[in-house]
This record gives sequence, structure tokens and C-alpha cells, in this order.
Amino acid sequence: MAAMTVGEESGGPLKSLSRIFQHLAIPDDYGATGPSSHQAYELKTRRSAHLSPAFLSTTLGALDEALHGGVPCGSLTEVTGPPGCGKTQFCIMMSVLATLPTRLGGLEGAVLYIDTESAFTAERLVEIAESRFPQYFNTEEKLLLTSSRVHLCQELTCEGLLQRLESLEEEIISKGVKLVIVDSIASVVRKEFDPQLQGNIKERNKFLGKGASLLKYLSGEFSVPVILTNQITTHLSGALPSQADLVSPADDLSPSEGASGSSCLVAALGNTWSHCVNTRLILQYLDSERRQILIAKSPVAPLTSFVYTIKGEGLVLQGQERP
Ligand SMILES: Nc1ncnc2c1ncn2[C@@H]1O[C@H](COP(=O)(O)OP(=O)(O)OP(=O)(O)O)[C@@H](O)[C@H]1O
Repeated sequence: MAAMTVGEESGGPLKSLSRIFQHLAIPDDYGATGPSSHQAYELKTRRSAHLSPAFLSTTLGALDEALHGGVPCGSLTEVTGPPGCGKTQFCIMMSVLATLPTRLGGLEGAVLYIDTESAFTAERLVEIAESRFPQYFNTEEKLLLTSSRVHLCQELTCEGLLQRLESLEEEIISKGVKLVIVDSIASVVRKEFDPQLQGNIKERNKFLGKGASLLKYLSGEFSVPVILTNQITTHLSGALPSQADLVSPADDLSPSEGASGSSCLVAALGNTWSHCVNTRLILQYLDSERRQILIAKSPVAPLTSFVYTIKGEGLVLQGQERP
């Protein structure tokens, strides 16, 4: 729909203005002098508290419980891990969940899926939707609605990705986006910046800092969850990681390879990036079938891990398998 100015609405400017004022949330304590800055801030917080849920449920019961509801809206969540462990599967599953009606735990909105690896497939989206929610996705219309709500854009260069992020505000508003995914931030960065060259690290961090601050602004302003995937780096004892690839010690812990172990896992892309994300989930292999999801960083959850497998319906926690 084309944008409409106040005067273009039927009923003329005055009638339109009075209609708009009817919908403005003016607090009862709004005095003749107008709200102070403190009141304006409260108005904004009250509005977002009323309109937006605080989390997008992952439907992985124990993980949601530890995270106090799921992936937080309004901040950045990084999903990191070795190749093939299920990062893209997690992202596709979260895309389905975001489009679901709120009564089913969804956000009833659109998804902006930025794919830098050409890993996304619509077939897998449909398979996860149908297998995870067979009772809801019982008509083609519902499947169509969900797939039409997932807006896929491929960005294969850092410049392209940054340009896309700069134009996201408009897309979030016009498409009713409730979830933003970047899968993966690491692949696009690692293609262009060689961590062995000091100058490159500076440039890389500049790019990552800019991207992260754009995403932080958007997630906070529109109260949407942002999910980014990253790769993992293993540092063996004796072979010191480069300063730029170290993450804070709390982020390095994992049950299999703790701080006292002979090697440690760290999320790739360095310290600057590491501190930009609010929540970090590390996916890793236990054996050929079982994998583990570890909450490595969270403002609310302790260091916790859960065993999962990947099935037709996406990620399934051990103990939550359907018969
Ligand atoms: N339909 C399916 N049923 C069961 N398992 C599946 C299905 N589709 C994919 N998988 C599993 O998902 C794995 C791939 O996961 P995914 O593509 O999410 O990895 P990734 O962590 O994103 O890897 P990369 O870093 O290389 O992109 C496969 O190895 C397979 O085990």
C-alpha cells in the first residue's frame, strides 16, 4: 500500500487528525506542560512492553526454560559451531516459528533471512513446518502463508551485506518483519579478511563493529530477535590463538573442553565481535548422531547444555522425541 499523508485520508485533515489522536497512547498523568523526558521514556517502554513479546520460543522445552522463554527479542543471538552441526537447520526452524500465530508461540510476522552461503532451501522450510506442526499445517494455504512470510536475500560480499543492513529499517517496517537472520556472518567475513594480516584485522573489526551496531539498533528499536551464525575455532594448547580471535574466558568454556583442558573452543571473528553478541549458543558434535547445544553466554541463563538430534522436524532435544 502506498504511504498516505494525514490530509489524504478520507474525511479531510481535521477529522483525520482527531482520529489519529484517538489512537495515541497518552498517559493519564500527561499534564498541561506535556511529558517530561522521563515520562516520554516510560511511554516508549510501556508501549514496547505491551506490543512485543520478550522472546521467540525455540520450542526446545529445556532450552527455552533456561533462556527464560527462548531467543530474546531486542538483542543479538549468535549460533556458532563446526560445519554441519545444525546452525542452518536451527535458523530455518526459527523462521517457521516466527511466522506462526501467537497462540502457538510464534510472532505472527515476517522473517528477513540473509543467506551468505546459499544454504537455505524452501523445501526444508516446508518439511520442518509440516513435520513439526502437522496439525496446524494441514492446508496448503497455511504453508504458503508461512513460506511467503520468509523473505530470503542472498548477500555474498561484506559490502553487499552492510548495504543490506543499512536498508533493513525500511524492510522491517514495510514487511512486518519480526525476526532477522544472518546465516552466516563468518563465511562472508572470512572470505574477505585474512586474519594473518594485521591491517586486515582492523578492517574486519571495523566492518563487524558497524554491522553489529546496525543490527543492535534495529533489534532494540523494533524489539525483534536477531540470530547470526558463526563458525568455531579450536585452539590447541601451545598454539596461542591470535589476540583478535580470543573471546572472553567465560565464552570459552565447554563441558568437553573447559578452560583447564588441552584445547578450547572459541567463536570465530575475534574479541570485538564476541562482545557484540548478547547470547551465544554453541552447537557441537557428541557422536555421529547426537549433538549438543550449549548456552555459552547469556544475560539470564547459566552455562548449560542439552543433547539434541536433527530430524525431519528440525532440532529435537533428547527426551522430547515424539513417539
Ligand atoms: N531432513 C533432514 N532430516 C534429518 N537431518 C537433516 C535433514 N536435513 C539436514 N539434516 C542434518 O543437518 C546437517 C546439516 O546441518 P546444517 O546445514 O544446519 O549445518 P551448519 O551447521 O549450518 O553447517 P555449515 O557451517 O557448513 O553451514 C546434516 O549433516 C544432517 O545431519
